[in-house]
Amino acid sequence: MAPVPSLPIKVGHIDDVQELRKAKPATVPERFIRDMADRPKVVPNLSSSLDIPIIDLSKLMKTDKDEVMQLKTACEEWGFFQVLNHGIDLNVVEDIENVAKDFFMLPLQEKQKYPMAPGTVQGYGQAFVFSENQKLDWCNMFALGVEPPCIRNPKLWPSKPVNFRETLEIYSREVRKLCKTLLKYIAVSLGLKGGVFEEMFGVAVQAVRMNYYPPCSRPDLVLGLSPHSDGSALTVLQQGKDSSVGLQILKGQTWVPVQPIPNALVINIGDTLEVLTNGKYKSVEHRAVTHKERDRLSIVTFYAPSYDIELGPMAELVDEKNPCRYRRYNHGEYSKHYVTNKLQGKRTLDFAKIQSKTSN
Ligand SMILES: COC(=O)C(/C=C/C1=C(C)CCCC1(C)C)=C/O[C@H]1C=C(C)C(=O)O1
Ligand SMILES: O=C(O)CCC(=O)C(=O)O
Ligand SMILES: [Fe+2]
Repeated sequence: MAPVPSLPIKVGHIDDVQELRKAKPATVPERFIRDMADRPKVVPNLSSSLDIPIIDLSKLMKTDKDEVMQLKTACEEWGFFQVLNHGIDLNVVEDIENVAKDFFMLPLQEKQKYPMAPGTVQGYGQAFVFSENQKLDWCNMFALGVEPPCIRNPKLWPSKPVNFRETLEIYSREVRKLCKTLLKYIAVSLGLKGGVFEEMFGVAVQAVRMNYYPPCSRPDLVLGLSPHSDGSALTVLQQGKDSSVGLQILKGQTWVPVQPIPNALVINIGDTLEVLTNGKYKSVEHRAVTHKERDRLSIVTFYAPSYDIELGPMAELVDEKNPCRYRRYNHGEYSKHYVTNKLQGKRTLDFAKIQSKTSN
């Protein structure tokens, strides 16, 4: 089942942040200004001892036991890691970044030929806005369903830049292979058969979202992207080469910045893997912050089971010590739930949680 909004919704006027930046107003419009508690702390960008783990895929592919252990620890303790030697040709990585940048640099009128209708998630605009009083992210998004073909909306695939479509096809094919490979080793790290997710997922759903965050005169007041966990099984995130450090993940009570590593891709566990692993591997809340002088580009691929798949915690990961924490549901239903709610930390996953008797 493809996720579609059912009710007409009123979202009010949504400023395009690149246009706002060009106009250089003295103040940031009220709708972007976060409540005190939600504002990011602007700290100098120093590398810290709290850096997300790095996994070398070329070692994993030789089933190097240490690397599989590192992967297990990364998934259990962080839900995020950076992957090196991911096997995607660096020209492909560079090309997608260039077409994404070229797209965002087009005149607004051209980009608006591919509008994201209110309450939907494909096209150019701001996703996850459902009311007139909702705070807005300092971000322009361009999102497309890629696989299977039935989730594509060909009218939203842009004709400019001319090489956009071909480049996205090539990139998506490579990222799909990477997701399958990573899921194989994630299964191995859980003591499961390598092909278990691939067999379960059917024809996996794959979508891409390009996020562009222009500089913001008051990065202390706004968020680039609201805190959320991804609804996918796995997410592959490419950070633009000269982009500002903007991605932050919530570790305990601390927002930890993800320091870009040249030629690495950021991988994170989505809600779907959290459910399948009965919470052994958790999706982790993350957000993006903005920068006073520098812009940021991220290219994000969501990889998830087919919409018709019924899923719940895998029997192998449920026992007396690890009682079943999530109910069974249809993934299409979860997708619909995900895209018809605002980004709200990990709250979206309450959809699947079995409330324990002791929790309040
Ligand atoms: C922050 O998350 C998203 O923007 C997002 C959206 C994905 C989608 C599209 C851009 C178009 C096709 C449908 C789809 C919902 C996949 C996240 O995707 C996650 C959320 C779910 C659920 C999922 O399967 O991927
Ligand atoms: O720009 C980023 O790094 C965050 C992107 C992200 O989390 C998303 O698109 O889901
Ligand atoms: Fe995300």
